[in-house]
Amino acid sequence: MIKVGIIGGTGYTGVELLRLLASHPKAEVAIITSRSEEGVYVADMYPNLRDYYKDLQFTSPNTEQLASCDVVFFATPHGVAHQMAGELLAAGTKIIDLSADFRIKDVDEWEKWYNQPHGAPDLVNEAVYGLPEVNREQIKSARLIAVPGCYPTATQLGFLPLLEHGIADTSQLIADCKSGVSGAGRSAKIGSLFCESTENMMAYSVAGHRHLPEIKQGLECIAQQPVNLTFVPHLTPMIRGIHASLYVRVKDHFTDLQALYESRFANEPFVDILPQGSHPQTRSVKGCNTCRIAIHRPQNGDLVVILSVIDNLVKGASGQAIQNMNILFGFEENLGLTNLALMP
Ligand SMILES: NC(=O)C1=CN([C@@H]2O[C@H](COP(=O)(O)OP(=O)(O)OC[C@H]3O[C@@H](n4cnc5c(N)ncnc54)[C@H](OP(=O)(O)O)[C@@H]3O)[C@@H](O)[C@H]2O)C=CC1
Ligand SMILES: CC(=O)N[C@@H](CCC(=O)OP(=O)(O)O)C(=O)O
Repeated sequence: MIKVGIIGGTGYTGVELLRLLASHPKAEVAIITSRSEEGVYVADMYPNLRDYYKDLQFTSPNTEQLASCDVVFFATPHGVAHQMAGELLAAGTKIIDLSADFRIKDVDEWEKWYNQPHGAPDLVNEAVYGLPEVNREQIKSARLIAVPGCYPTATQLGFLPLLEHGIADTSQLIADCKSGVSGAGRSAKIGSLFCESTENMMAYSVAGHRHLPEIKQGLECIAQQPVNLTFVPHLTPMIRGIHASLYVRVKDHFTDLQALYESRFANEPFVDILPQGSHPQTRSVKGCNTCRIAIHRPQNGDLVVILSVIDNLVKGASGQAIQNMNILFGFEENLGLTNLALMP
């Protein structure tokens, strides 16, 4: 049994880590932090967890105590892992960071998009980008894992086989993405209020979203060449879910794209290629760690449309973080992640 610490236990990704880890046979949550709810029992704040975390209380973050854990998850806003990662790593604790602190390799680029100085530039190079479908081998021996963002996960998995196979026209990729409101986190922002977000849909950050450099970096790494990407995120009136509609021209008319995708992901436990012509629904992944993908080639032309859906809090954050933990500790990759999606 490994000992787990979670920093940021009162946010959406923190409570999702608790929900998923409750059924994990080889990991036990020993420490969970919150500055605002210090002393409160987890079971009192989250009744859905009452039977599983009877004695667990929120404590304020303390690096010395957290260093007694085998692994610490950061489910915190950006900038927090920068401050605490060095000390934990020095104590031999592994880190799985759900924030964007270590996702972008170019420190200047990170500072530009996150609008603050980078707090731990010396750790950036050793951080492994935790997309198991691309970096499984590096994850096995990592000390510090940067879990991909929600939009970046759905987008990279969707484009992956075409880029690896070298048949995508990388001069113009388009990612038209929709997110549920929980993607914005739990701390109140006007746009997340029920009256503002329900019965409404809107694009945002069209001029440039902070996930743009992360997605671009990931796609370029897969394609091994520069990629031109237009990324348009939208807020949609659902609690969870990311729906990515991806557009790309292909240079080769003869490749069987369905077969290409099915064979690329045949051994991936959390990527499901739907039958030709399918339209994946976000509710088909609600609460589970699966990314479901469908490939379309309208009118048999050279413009391919890939549809990719995930749950932003599971494959887009906490589930993927646990998948990384399983790989890191040599566990079966699906431990704690076998629950099915909720329907309807
Ligand atoms: N929501 C989503 O769908 C996704 C989120 N992410 C990323 O995961 C991270 C967490 O997101 P989310 O759960 O939505 O965020 P929330 O805003 O819902 O929660 C943030 C948590 O961090 C704690 N916290 C805030 N500031 C600090 C600090 N300075 N030191 C220690 N703890 C702190 C808060 O508790 P308290 O203030 O009580 O200490 C709270 O528990 C973010 O970086 C986010 O960008 C990534 C992918 C998807
Ligand atoms: C709907 C919504 O607001 N989504 C968030 C992205 C999700 C997220 O938390 O991304 P990071 O992990 O990279 O911070 C946004 O657009 O900022």
